[in-house]
Amino acid sequence: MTNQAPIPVIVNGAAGKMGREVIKAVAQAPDLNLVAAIDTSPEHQDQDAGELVGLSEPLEVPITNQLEAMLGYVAGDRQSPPGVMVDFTHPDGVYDNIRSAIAYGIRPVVGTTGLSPEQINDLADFAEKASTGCLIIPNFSIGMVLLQQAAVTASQYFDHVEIIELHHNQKADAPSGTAIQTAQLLGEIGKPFNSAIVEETEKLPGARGSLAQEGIRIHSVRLPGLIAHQEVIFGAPGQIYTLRHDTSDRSCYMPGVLLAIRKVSQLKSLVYGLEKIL
Ligand SMILES: NC(=O)C1=CN([C@@H]2O[C@H](COP(=O)(O)OP(=O)(O)OC[C@H]3O[C@@H](n4cnc5c(N)ncnc54)[C@H](OP(=O)(O)O)[C@@H]3O)[C@@H](O)[C@H]2O)C=CC1
Ligand SMILES: O=C(O)C1=N[C@H](C(=O)O)C[C@H](O)C1
Repeated sequence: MTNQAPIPVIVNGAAGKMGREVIKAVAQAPDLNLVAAIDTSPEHQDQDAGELVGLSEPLEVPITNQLEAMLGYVAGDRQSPPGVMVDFTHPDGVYDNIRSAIAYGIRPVVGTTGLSPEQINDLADFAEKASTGCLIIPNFSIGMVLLQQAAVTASQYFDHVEIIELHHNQKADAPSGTAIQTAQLLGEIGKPFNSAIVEETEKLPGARGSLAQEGIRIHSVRLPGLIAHQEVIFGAPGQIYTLRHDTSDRSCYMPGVLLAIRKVSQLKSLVYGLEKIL
C-alpha cells in the first residue's frame, strides 16, 4: 500500500442488501474513503450511513438521493485519486447511473444485473470514447468464478447441459446475471448443446426454462429463504456431473468488490466479469 490519498467511493443503492455490505467493507478499508451514499428509498434520506449499517460510530455521510450532485462534488476534488461509484441498485436505473458516472469521469463498479446486451455494448462505446474504466461484474464471489471455469472445462466433454439458478424472491430480474454469463461462457466454446432426440411440447409455457446460447436452458427459482445459488448440470449416458455454488452470506461478495474498486482506475474501457481482473 502506498501513501496515496484514499480512493473516494460513492455507494449507490446504499440502503439495499448489497449497498449496506459495501458500506461496511469500504469503511474498514484504509485505502478507501466513503464520500457519498446514494439511495432513492425515501425512508432512509439523511440517515447517517454508519448508523444505517449498524457501525458503532457515525461515518458523517448522510444517505441522499442526489446522485448527480455527488458525482459533481467528487469529480471536482482534484487532490484525490479518481472517484469510483459502486452500483447495487435496480435493473431499471443502472444504465443511466453508469452513463452519468462516466460523464463525470467517475469510474463505475457495477454489480447490478439486468442490463441488456445492447445496453452493455452502448456503455462499452461510451466508456471507450471517454477513456474511462468501467467494471460490470455479474457475480463478485470467487466461488462462482471457479464454478464457471469448471463448467467451461466440463463443456468440452459433455454435449448436454442445463443451468438452474435459485434466488430470494425479492430479486427483480430473471434469469440471474450470473446464469446469463455462465451460458455465455459455455456458448463461447462454439458447439451446440442439447440436441433434441424427441419433439418436445411444453404443456405449460416456460416449463423447459429460457433458451440461451447454443441450446443451453436456464431455469429460475424464486423463494423466500434462498439467497443466491446456481447449479450447472451436465448429462451423458450413464452419468450426471453437477456443479453447485451456494451463497450463505452476502459478505462473500466483498473481496471481489474491493478488488474491483482498486482496479477500475487502471482501466480505460469497460470490462465485463470478475475473472478478467483476478
Ligand atoms: N454482482 C453481484 O455479485 C451481485 C449483484 N446483485 C445485484 O445487485 C442489485 C441490488 O441487489 P440488492 O442489494 O439485493 O437489492 P436491494 O433491493 O436490497 O437494494 C437496492 C437498493 O437500491 C435502491 N435503488 C433502486 N433504484 C435506485 C436508483 N436508481 N438509484 C439509487 N438507489 C436505487 C433501492 O431502493 P428501493 O428499495 O426504495 O427501491 C434499494 O435500497 C440487483 O440487481 C442484484 O441482482 C446482488 C448481489 C450480488
Ligand atoms: O439478486 C441477487 O441476489 C444476485 N444477483 C446477481 C445475479 O443476478 O446473478 C448475483 C448473485 O446471484 C446474487
